[in-house]
Parts: sequence; structure tokens; C-alpha cells
Amino acid sequence: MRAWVGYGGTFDPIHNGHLAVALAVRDRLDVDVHLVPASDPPHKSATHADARHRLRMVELAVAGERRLKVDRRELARGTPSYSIDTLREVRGEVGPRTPLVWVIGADSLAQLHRWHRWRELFDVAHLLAVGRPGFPLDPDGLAAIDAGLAAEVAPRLLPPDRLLETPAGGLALLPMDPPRSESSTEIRAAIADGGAWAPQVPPPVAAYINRHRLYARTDPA
Ligand SMILES: Nc1ncnc2c1ncn2[C@@H]1O[C@H](COP(=O)(O)OP(=O)(O)OP(=O)(O)O)[C@@H](O)[C@H]1O
Ligand SMILES: O=C(O)c1ccc[n+]([C@@H]2O[C@H](COP(=O)([O-])O)[C@@H](O)[C@H]2O)c1
Repeated sequence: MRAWVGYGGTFDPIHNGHLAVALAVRDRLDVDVHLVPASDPPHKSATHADARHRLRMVELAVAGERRLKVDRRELARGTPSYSIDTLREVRGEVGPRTPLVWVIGADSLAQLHRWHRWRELFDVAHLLAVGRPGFPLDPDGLAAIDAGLAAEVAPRLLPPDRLLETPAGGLALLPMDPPRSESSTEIRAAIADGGAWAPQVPPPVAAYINRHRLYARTDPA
């Protein structure tokens, strides 16, 4: 295997911004991208749709998309979905020399210093951070958030194309062109409030949400 590239998320629901990120990474690195739905995302108090629905929506979103795959390992594990655990498990499977890349959005990068054993992530994998409106994607912007975070990541910066030259340890920044404004929180709110939301998700995902009445406001009894 040339490289293993994973993109984790709650995907509650998956939206066109997620899909655009996965496609941009696939095309920039010329790799398969594994979408990894989280069972129990560490920094979210609760998920809204249950894991079975979130998984099905991810499967529907990637069906027919070349080189996009679904990796169910975090759902099978059931414990908090710490990325370090997922990446160590994958590292055990692919061996020490295969490049391993974990894709995160710029909002996740800005919170990386709060992740479980976050410095160890770089022992196991590269991180590839993609642009998201409203969040910095540069060392100065990160320094304004947390000096320790910026000091850890600045020496690790590499162009995206160079990530696949080594197994782990780098951070690459990939601006989205155009940036994607979709957010699962806003989509859930629009569904509950009767606003426009369907164009922000792949059509089979919109049909699934409607069929199962996901995210609808439950009327008080
Ligand atoms: N519009 C977007 N552009 C770039 N990255 C994104 C975008 N939406 C989500 N991501 C990234 O995708 C990953 C999974 O995101 P997640 O499933 O939490 O969706 P979300 O839209 O951020 O959800 P929520 O609004 O519920 O927090 C995260 O690393 C996040 O930073
Ligand atoms: O490992 C951690 O401590 C950690 C903290 C926050 C988020 N993550 C992972 O980052 C991915 C995006 O998380 P979220 O909450 O934005 O959907 C998902 O795979 C999470 O499991 C991981």
C-alpha cells in the first residue's frame, strides 16, 4: 500500500463540505481516502442521529465516488473515538514504513492541543489540515490561539505533496478552493426549523434524512 489516508468525523450528518474535503485530498495526494465515522466523538457532548444512521449516510454519500471508502473501526470499538487509538491500530496493520495521514479541518487543528495525547499523533501519522471559513490555517493564526500548539506544529510544516515521502511526523496545510461553509450544526438547525438545507448534502443523504425523519423537532407532548 502506498499510503493510508483517514478522515474522521461525527458526520451528523455528512454534508457536501465533508465530501469536497475528501475529494480534494484524494485528488491532491492521488490516494484512497477512508472516511472514519466516530462512535463517541471526544469533544462533543452527544451525537444527534445514532451511529447506524450516521454510518448509512456516509455510505450513501461515498457510493459511486472513486477511491472514497468507509472505515468502520471506530464504530466497532465503541469506546471514545480518540484518534491516537485509531491511528495506532492502523499503524499496526500497515507496518512501520507506510505513510499514514489523518485529515482534519482547520477548526479541529485550532483545538488540537486539547486532544488526547496529541503530541503522540505525530509519532504515528502525518496530519493534513484543510481550510474552513473562520479558522486560521497558518502558524501565526495558530500562535494567536495557543503558543504551545504553534511551537509544536511550526517545525513540522511540509507541502502536502511531501507527506507521502515519510511515514509520519509532518503537518501539511491544504486551503479549500473554494472554501466550504457547510456545517452539520447549521444543517440540523435548519431541518428542525423548517429552513432550506437539502442542497447542502448529497441527494441520497437528503432522501435518507427525510425518510427516517432525522433531526426533526420533536413536539412537546
Ligand atoms: N465545511 C467544512 N470545511 C472544511 N472542513 C470541515 C467542514 N466541515 C467539517 N469539516 C471537518 O471535518 C471533520 C468532521 O467534521 P464534523 O463531522 O464534526 O462536521 P461539522 O460540520 O464540523 O459538525 P458540527 O457542526 O456538528 O461540529 C472535522 O475535522 C471538521 O473540522
Ligand atoms: O483524539 C481526540 O482527543 C479527538 C478530539 C476531538 C476530535 N477527534 C476526532 O476528530 C474528528 C473530527 O471530530 P468532530 O468532533 O469535529 O467530528 C473525529 O474523528 C474525532 O474522533 C479526536
